[in-house]
Amino acid sequence: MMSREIRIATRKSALALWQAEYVKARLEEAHPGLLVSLVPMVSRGDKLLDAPLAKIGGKGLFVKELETALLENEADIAVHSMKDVPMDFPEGLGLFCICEREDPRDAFVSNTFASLDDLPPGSVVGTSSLRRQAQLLARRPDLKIQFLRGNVNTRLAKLDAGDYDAIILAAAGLIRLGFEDRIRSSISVEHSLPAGGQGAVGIECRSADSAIHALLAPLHHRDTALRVTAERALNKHLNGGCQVPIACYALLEGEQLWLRGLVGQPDGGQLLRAEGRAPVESAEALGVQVAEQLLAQGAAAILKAVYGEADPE
Ligand SMILES: NCc1[nH]cc(CCC(=O)O)c1CC(=O)O
Repeated sequence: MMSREIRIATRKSALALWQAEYVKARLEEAHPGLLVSLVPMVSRGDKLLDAPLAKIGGKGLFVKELETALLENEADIAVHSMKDVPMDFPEGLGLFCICEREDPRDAFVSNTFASLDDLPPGSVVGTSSLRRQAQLLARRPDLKIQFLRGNVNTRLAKLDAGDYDAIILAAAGLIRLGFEDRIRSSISVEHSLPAGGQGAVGIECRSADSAIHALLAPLHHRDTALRVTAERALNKHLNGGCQVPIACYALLEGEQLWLRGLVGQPDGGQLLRAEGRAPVESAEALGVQVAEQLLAQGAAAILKAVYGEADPE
């Protein structure tokens, strides 16, 4: 028997609400007559918007409250940015749908300059992502990286207030919120390898809720799911939390996955890179294999130094 109603747990940020509305619209389109409602809630990550993520520590900063709502049957599905979803799920919950990926790249946003290469020496760039910082500084050691957190709208407002010469954001968030015209240039994945899952929206629900799984099936995008599976396996093998200098990006070449991974020192002094190819059936093994190559080059020491500075709980 099909459920007749689906309640979507979502954070209240503009991007989270956009993604929840997107899933709602797609569910209604796939299942005429289905009732879909939103259950907005505040996550711990949202309450701590002023602290550097690496210092807050703790995985799943943006998803725990939503998962509690699922477990207590106050909502049926939770919509997440895959980039923010931890590797492991609480007992009874799982990820049952990954939607088609938006542009996975990082975007260069500035009111003055057209691209990274245009920035004069010593320019101030806003980002709080160690992954972006490491790759930026490796290419441009002269740049000054300045702390920047908050929702997409807040970050754009801080740029407009004149605090930065440029900021780096995920292209996907800007595009979804209608700010595509703020992107001065998209940074190639060769220059800024994205975070695992960047640009993809995933749906979590109760593992036993087969009626909900059936309703979600039309929203699932196989190619995106295979790519994100390989990326997440790499993150998991490196024990990557939500804020570490780890990047990974998978592409499909026919029925073969090509996965690139990177671990960088936050100051850009060292960037470790590895890559591999495997048939789609081996997506997870590929993630582990590329992670192993990074470990063999010394990734553990870099990550340990970063975790050592963090102050979880
Ligand atoms: N960490 C916050 C976050 N989570 C997902 C996105 C962008 C959208 C996406 O990657 O799907 C962002 C903002 C950003 O990194 O600029």
